[in-house]
Amino acid sequence: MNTRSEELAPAVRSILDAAADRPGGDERVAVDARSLSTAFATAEADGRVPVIAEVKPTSPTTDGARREDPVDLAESMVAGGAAALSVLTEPEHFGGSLDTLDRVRAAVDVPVLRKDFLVREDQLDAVEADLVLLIARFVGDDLADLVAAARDRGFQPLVEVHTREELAAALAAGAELIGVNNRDLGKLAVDLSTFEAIAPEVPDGVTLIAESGIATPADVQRMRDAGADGLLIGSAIMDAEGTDEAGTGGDVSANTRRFTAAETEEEV
Ligand SMILES: O=P(O)(O)OC[C@@H](O)[C@@H](O)c1c[nH]c2ccccc12
Repeated sequence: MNTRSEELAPAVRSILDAAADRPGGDERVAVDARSLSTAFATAEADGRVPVIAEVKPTSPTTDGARREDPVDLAESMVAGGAAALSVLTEPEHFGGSLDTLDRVRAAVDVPVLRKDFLVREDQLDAVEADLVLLIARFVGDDLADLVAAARDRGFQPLVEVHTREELAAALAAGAELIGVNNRDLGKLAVDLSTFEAIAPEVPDGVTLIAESGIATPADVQRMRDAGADGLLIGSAIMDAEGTDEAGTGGDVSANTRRFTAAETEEEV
């Protein structure tokens, strides 16, 4: 791996150490995946911005945690027009679980992305999902093998990049779905110009997703103008701000609608 510890925020180092130890599945999964590109096309046809809404109960950059049933949150996101969902399965730093992903996927009919820090092939077998995230920075030279291993099981691999070098590695690995993470996992700082700098290098034919730091409808417009086919939005939808002691926060359905309707309505 090309992850020297001094380059990473301590929270990320701790996430990676935990990820390396996490067991995989005993049996190889075979997934009948719901297509992300079909879901995006359906959203576009109905005038919705294609948004992957993320069920992220907490994170190293979030204050507090939402304690509602993630299935309720997921259903609210779909009601708010989300084309697809992302579900954190990382247990120690993001409040995720494999069981949550299973239950969410059973409750909705949109594609569901497994969001985790997978570093080995057997970890793909821990749970079924329509898409799996592979983070170029963390899998290094194993990227092409993991992309192939994910496809062999029926998953659509989404390869996350943050630099031009990682984009080149993703393309060399045959990635067809690429996410540009605006958050630098070294410093955990967000900068939307990351997507703008990398997007022009991405060939047509790749489905390109802007990830992280999208907080307003103007940010949606900015990422769409720069070439985003879809957007991955977590914190601004989960919005734990104002969350009470029971962990009940803002209206997730309305929060989602604010982004999916960003190109058709004035902000409310
Ligand atoms: O909450 P935000 O800023 O809208 O970001 C969502 C998503 O992009 C972010 O959670 C994320 C991007 N890549 C990741 C890898 C692992 C865990 C989480 C992530």
